[in-house]
Amino acid sequence: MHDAQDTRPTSSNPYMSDWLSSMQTTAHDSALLPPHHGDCLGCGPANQHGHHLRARRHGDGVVAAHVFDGRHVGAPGIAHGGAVATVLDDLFGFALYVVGELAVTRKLEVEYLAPVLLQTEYTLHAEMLSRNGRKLRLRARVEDQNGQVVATADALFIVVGPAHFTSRAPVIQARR
Ligand SMILES: CCCCC/C=C\C/C=C\C/C=C\C/C=C\CCCC(=O)SCCNC(=O)CCNC(=O)[C@H](O)C(C)(C)COP(=O)(O)OP(=O)(O)OC[C@H]1O[C@@H](n2cnc3c(N)ncnc32)[C@H](O)[C@@H]1OP(=O)(O)O
Repeated sequence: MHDAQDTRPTSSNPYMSDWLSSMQTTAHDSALLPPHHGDCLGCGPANQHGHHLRARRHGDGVVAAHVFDGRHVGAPGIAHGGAVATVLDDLFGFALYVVGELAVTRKLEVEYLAPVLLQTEYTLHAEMLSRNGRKLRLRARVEDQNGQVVATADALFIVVGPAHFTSRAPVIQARR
């Protein structure tokens, strides 16, 4: 049974309250969207091992400028594919601010078209393609400075209710 209709209060989880209130802001195109929370691997400013992704709303989607560094190395000089997937998954998390739904990744497919180089700025875009009930189809791309697409991602996100997160809150707090 899913929890998409669960409307129980979320005050027990401070991350949840922040996230939901952020969703209700009507951010204009140039405004930075807030991180999912401080420790988020993709975007949390307090996570020393994280990617510190910063994204903005862009039309019906989101855009980010991103540089992978030595912490994310796979083959020498090239970002690890898992690191690229992490950033793309998190970018989809930012796109949810625009979509206006709580949802989680059910399926993530990444196509690596060309090496993603370290210490090189890329532009990342993501948007929702379609919605069918709780199923959200999203697409993202990574472009180099010449506009060449070096990676794409297609994802299926499933809309969930707040309980999906509140029921795991002790796990989040226990490791802090
Ligand atoms: C992302 C926003 C988070 C906001 C959180 C707010 C506060 C919390 C604080 C911080 C959060 C921090 C960071 C998160 C931010 C961004 C990170 C990026 C996103 C992630 O990193 S997120 C983590 C990884 N993620 C998971 O941890 C999910 C694990 N998973 C599950 O928890 C369940 O799996 C669930 C709930 C997803 C679904 O479970 P379920 O039981 O409710 O639903 P079910 O299985 O029935 O599928 C429903 C419909 O999808 C169809 N369907 C399924 N698979 C399909 C396929 N492959 N192809 C085509 N259709 C498919 C079915 O056929 C059915 O279709 P239909 O409705 O038509 O019957």
